Amino acid sequence: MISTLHYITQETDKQTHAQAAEAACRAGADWVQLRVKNKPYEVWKALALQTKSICRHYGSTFILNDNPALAAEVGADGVHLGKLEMAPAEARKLLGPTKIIGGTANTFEDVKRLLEQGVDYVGLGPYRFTTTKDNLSPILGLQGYTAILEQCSAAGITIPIVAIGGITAADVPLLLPTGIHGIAVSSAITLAANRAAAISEIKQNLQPLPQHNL
Ligand SMILES: Cc1ncc(COP(=O)(O)OP(=O)(O)O)c(N)n1
Ligand SMILES: Cc1ncsc1CCOP(=O)(O)O
Ligand SMILES: [Mg+2]
Repeated sequence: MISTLHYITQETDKQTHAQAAEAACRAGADWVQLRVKNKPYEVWKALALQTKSICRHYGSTFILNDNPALAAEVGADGVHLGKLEMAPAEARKLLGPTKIIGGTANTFEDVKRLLEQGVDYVGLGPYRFTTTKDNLSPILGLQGYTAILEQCSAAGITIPIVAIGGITAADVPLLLPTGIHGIAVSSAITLAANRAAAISEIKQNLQPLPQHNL
């Protein structure tokens, strides 16, 4: 089951990636993606092992960003792959049928390609500008999500699509009706004064609206 809220780790001057993961799990995150950039392999691996044990302790799913070989080595639950990383079909051969593989899409064509490559979910973005990621693809905005999710629906594509990029709790009521499965969030949780309150508000807003009889 793909969570509707993916927490993406972020290092700050106060905490390591693993400490950020721990704080998020303690605050209610049930899905953590360890997103380490520009660190030596041994440091990356140590952070992955720490984050895995934190996720096991809290019963959260542990996804490693970018590196399928390291995901296999540390026993992560899965991997998230962008356009610059190993192709999902190749990662599937390495990781086997039970591991979770996510892929990044910026367009409807990307979603179709990822589906053919056998991913379990799609991270579609960016929703808006964010400083968390360098070299952002063009901003999709609400219009972009509406158009791409409409194309998915018309094509009978039902793979879980997770929105990403500068997303806050306040965006969720606007994004949810486009048909997204959930959201991936880093700053709005990592930098929140109260992470538990931030996660609780996001989860509340992710609840599907009740169906009203006309
Ligand atoms: C859930 C989710 N969606 C998209 C991304 C972005 O992946 P990528 O395009 O490879 O960029 P980096 O995160 O590696 O900088 C993601 N990480 N997670
Ligand atoms: C990894 C990634 N891919 C597209 S935007 C983004 C950053 C998400 O972090 P934030 O929620 O802080 O914008
Ligand atoms: Mg990547």
